[in-house]
Amino acid sequence: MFIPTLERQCTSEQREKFLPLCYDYRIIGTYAQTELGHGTFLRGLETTAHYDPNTQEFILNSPTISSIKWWPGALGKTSTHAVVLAQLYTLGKCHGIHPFVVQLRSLDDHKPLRGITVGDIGPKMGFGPNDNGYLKLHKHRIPRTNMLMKYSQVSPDGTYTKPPRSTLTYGTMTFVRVLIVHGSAIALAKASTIAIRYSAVRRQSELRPGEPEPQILSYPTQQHKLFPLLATAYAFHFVQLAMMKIYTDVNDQINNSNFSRIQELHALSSGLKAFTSWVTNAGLEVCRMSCGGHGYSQASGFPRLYADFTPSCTYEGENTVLMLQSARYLVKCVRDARSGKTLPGTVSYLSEDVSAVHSGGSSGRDLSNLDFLISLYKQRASNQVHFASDKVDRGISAGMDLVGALNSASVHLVSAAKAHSHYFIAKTFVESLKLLKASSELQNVLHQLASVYVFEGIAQSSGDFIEDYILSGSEAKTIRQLAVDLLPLIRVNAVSLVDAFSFRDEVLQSVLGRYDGNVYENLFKWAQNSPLNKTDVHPSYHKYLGPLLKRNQSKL
Ligand SMILES: CCCCCCCC/C=C\CCCCCCCC(=O)SCCNC(=O)CCNC(=O)[C@H](O)C(C)(C)COP(=O)(O)OP(=O)(O)OC[C@H]1O[C@@H](n2cnc3c(N)ncnc32)[C@H](O)[C@@H]1OP(=O)(O)O
Ligand SMILES: Cc1cc2nc3c(=O)[nH]c(=O)nc-3n(C[C@H](O)[C@H](O)[C@H](O)COP(=O)(O)OP(=O)(O)OC[C@H]3O[C@@H](n4cnc5c(N)ncnc54)[C@H](O)[C@@H]3O)c2cc1C
Repeated sequence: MFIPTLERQCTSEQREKFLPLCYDYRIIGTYAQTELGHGTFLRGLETTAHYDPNTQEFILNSPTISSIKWWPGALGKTSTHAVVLAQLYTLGKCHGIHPFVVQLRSLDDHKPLRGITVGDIGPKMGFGPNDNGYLKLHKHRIPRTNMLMKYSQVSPDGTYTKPPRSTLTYGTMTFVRVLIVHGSAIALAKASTIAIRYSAVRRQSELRPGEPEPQILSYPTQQHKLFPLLATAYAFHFVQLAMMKIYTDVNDQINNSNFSRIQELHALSSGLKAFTSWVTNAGLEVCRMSCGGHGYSQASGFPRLYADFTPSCTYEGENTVLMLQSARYLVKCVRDARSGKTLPGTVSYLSEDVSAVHSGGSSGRDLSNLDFLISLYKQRASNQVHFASDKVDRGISAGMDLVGALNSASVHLVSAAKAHSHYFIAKTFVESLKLLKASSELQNVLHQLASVYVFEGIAQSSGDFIEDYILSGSEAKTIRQLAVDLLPLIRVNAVSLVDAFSFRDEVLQSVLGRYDGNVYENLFKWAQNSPLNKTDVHPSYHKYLGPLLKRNQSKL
């Protein structure tokens, strides 16, 4: 995050000064924004940067215990520099959060500089090798030119020039949220690879006396656990491609001072980061548990995969908060549509009247047609967004201010943002396959994946579709059955579909997911390396177990 922030927020002179140092690994940096007392509420950050026109320096301080920077990756022991987000004060006025480059450690002996106290925040659930750290600043001075001044400036006499958009400071977070969508796709693909390969190797239970124990991948319940998640990994692959394309297009516009789509990008990236990381987080656990006891071993790769992925739901914007950000924009779009404004691409459906198109219950609708089902996802999203938006309007009519009305409707706003994200993902998956240049056999297999993703997505949220009369109960039941009917067809290609991710064994880090499937020999070999097996009789025997047993034996 250090380098992307410099790339996006530096003037050209600052780029020339800082970026070569980063690219050549002459300095190592981190992004120090979060504090002990604030992670989500950026305007509440307390670190200060007071401008001293006499020396043309900023004086940085952590004025309170809650202002200590806390969590930034590699801050504790590794980084020599940081981008520090602080409240800018100049000529006695506060101008809000701005980014500053701060050297933390000497480039000679790596010791912290004067006014800098840094350290590791202690063991975490995962990311063991990463020294997430703390930073306490005490009257630490940096040159004026260390404030990143692409968008806002402080002149030598302390005069402040404000940015064209205050939220341009938040740009790096949007970029990393887009990366996390990719991270979700990768993590779920890894978990699917491990679980499906192992399920093809593992044989368990005798269905009928005398018959060989079947591969657990043959059980419909195992397929129902794993194949929708495999399809989701493919869906997220195509979504992260689409998301990155939108990000790149909007970022190019921003670089040409066209800020018209910055809100749409923020809302989409927030919703997709939250949606994909939540779904992946839950999916990793389903994959682990589908591997039985061996899934719980470190040898499976699941414990580390989960412990390292799960903070994706928290960092870079806590998921609930990001869903609310997305929903806030959707409410704004409903208002804009009602006042006749044209809505941008990813939200244009909110100005369509989707309610009349598909009233549930009419017979003869082709419930296996993906284009038709995507129109139902659209209707569900539109209904939920309008419902939540009407709740906000009713709150305001009842005398609340906008913030109060948004807060009181926030549970429904999160549901609406989830439905919006789900519609975008399902639509993107189906549309991406149409554009794919692939053999008819491959198209057929991928169509099976898209179908099980779309069917299962409705089955798992059928209440949404039935409550709004988008589907009748019997239609929902039919779609649920369509998903189950697809499972044996996907079974045929399941191992090939995970092999297609082509994770090397060294990357997958899983004995269960080995490409050669030679699990048992390698589990036994892996166990030999357990530290406890260094000696046949563990030293603790002589201190504890031995005396205990001997004492009790003497009583016999
Ligand atoms: C190559 C492939 C690789 C694949 C593999 C990769 C895998 C992994 C990838 C990567 C590794 C990950 C490593 C990262 C580790 C963690 C890093 C960190 O955690 S860094 C800290 C993150 N911290 C947050 O995210 C704070 C969250 N809080 C906020 O953003 C704000 O406080 C927020 C949005 C919650 C509230 O902002 P307000 O206090 O200014 O208030 P309001 O009124 O809500 O916003 C004002 C206006 O600004 C807009 N806005 C807010 N944020 C925006 C943004 N980012 N862009 C554009 N507009 C934004 C809003 O839409 C609103 O607009 P209107 O007034 O309605 O028009
Ligand atoms: C592994 C890891 C790495 C990290 N790396 C970095 C880094 O490199 N740099 C950095 O600056 N930070 C980093 N962070 C910090 C991270 O960005 C924050 O933890 C994150 O932004 C969430 O903020 P918080 O911890 O204050 O949670 P809080 O915001 O306190 O969230 C706690 C609860 O409050 C709820 N909540 C908060 N606000 C609202 C609201 N407005 N409406 C409804 N509910 C709300 C949330 O939904 C959540 O349930 C990292 C964190 C982790 C775990």
